[in-house]
Amino acid sequence: MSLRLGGQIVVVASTPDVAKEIHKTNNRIFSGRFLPSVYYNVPGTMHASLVMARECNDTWKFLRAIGQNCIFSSKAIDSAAGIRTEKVTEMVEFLRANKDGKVVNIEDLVFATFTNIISNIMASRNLFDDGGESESDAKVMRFLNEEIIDKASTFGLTDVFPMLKGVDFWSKGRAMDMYRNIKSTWGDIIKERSTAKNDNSTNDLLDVLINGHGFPVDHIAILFTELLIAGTDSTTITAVWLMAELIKNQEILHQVRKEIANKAIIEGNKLNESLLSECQFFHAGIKETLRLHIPGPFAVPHRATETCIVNNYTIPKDSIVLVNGWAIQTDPNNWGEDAISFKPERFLNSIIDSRGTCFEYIPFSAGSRMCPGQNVALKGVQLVVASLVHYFDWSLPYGKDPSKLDLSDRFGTTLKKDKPLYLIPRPRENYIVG
Ligand code: HEM
Repeated sequence: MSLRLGGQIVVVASTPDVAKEIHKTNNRIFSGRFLPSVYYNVPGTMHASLVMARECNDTWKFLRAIGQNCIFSSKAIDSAAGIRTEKVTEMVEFLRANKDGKVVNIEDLVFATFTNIISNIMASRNLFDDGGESESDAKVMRFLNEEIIDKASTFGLTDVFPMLKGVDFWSKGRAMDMYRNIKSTWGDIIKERSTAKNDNSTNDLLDVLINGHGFPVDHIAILFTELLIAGTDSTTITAVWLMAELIKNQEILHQVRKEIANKAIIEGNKLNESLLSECQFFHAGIKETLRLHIPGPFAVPHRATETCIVNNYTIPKDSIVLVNGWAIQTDPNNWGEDAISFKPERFLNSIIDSRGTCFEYIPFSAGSRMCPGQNVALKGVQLVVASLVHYFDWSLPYGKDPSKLDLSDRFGTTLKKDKPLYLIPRPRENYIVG
């Protein structure tokens, strides 16, 4: 399907075959990124953007390589095990100390946890201290993330009518607002580290950027903002959907708990992250969540860097190219008549995975711009949700029947649960934390 918005052509691919043409056969051509005019106008994006890099040029390669070393590689993921365990233990302790029998907004809770995991990996700092409850932190940060995602994905007038570029004060104004917000989140943290003596070096990503490569403050702030949003938004959405599906489907929840108790619990009733990899049914549940509730229904918009013919259809240079992962992953032609049911068992003994070669299942996309944070995300979601279901029983407010939980979604740049997931925890008596 294609449509024209003013002077801009938008092409949408909605089948696995066309997704393969875009992400594999013509990967190089379609590996450009479409940059809305607002984001383009934020100072520094040309030098420090990874997620929004306009093409796979040397800067993009360099930033992906640094990310690979410090965050995405198996080695980096293993060395961050201590951070994940510490932050998830803090989350569990926060719930036990403050929330027994009280209503919890699951999105705020898991967002604060994922944010602290990523901010510690990047800069050895917590951004939140209270389960994401206070006005001054999680909600503000969440709002900031949403504002940036919204601004960076909204079409401005000059995106549709490029000839208006010279008089586009609207995009420039919004870009400067975004720039101020980005700097207010990261500026002080980066400056504090830049002026600190080298002898208490922490060897995190911030150190590598400052001491290893002499990155300026503005560029680090942009890169950190992109990584923080990429690393927290989709993981939060996935953990919320998984919790919602488990609460609604109590039999599946029971099976997941049993598997975790049998395979991943060590002395003192402690959950062991590395043993969680043996919980195949639980993993199938995460995969099924990413299928049915793909966090980025159209991924992040791509751009044709040259004119290209796909399936006898000419896609002109600079067209926006969207792959509709949501349509592909819920199409009965690809997934059978029960495509819109939550059935983790469909992934048991299945060879379908999200490594970018099975084009009917692309939650992390495919090709050169495929998500490099897939394993970081899976480790995080698995530990956070396993801890929530292992250490606590959960009920709905006002004694509502879990099977009646409303799972409507809100379709946009991301695919979120329409209504917040409010749940009440009770510590499980047989599973006292450490
Ligand atoms: C469930 C969680 C996640 C999902 C579903 C997800 C999905 C995606 C998708 C669909 C893209 C766009 C790919 C494309 O343009 O074709 C992407 C890009 C990206 N993601 Fe993720 N992601 C997740 C978690 C993470 C995490 C935890 C990190 C980092 C810690 C991360 C870092 C990135 C980066 C840096 C990019 C940009 C890659 C580039 O443009 O070269 N993501 N992700």
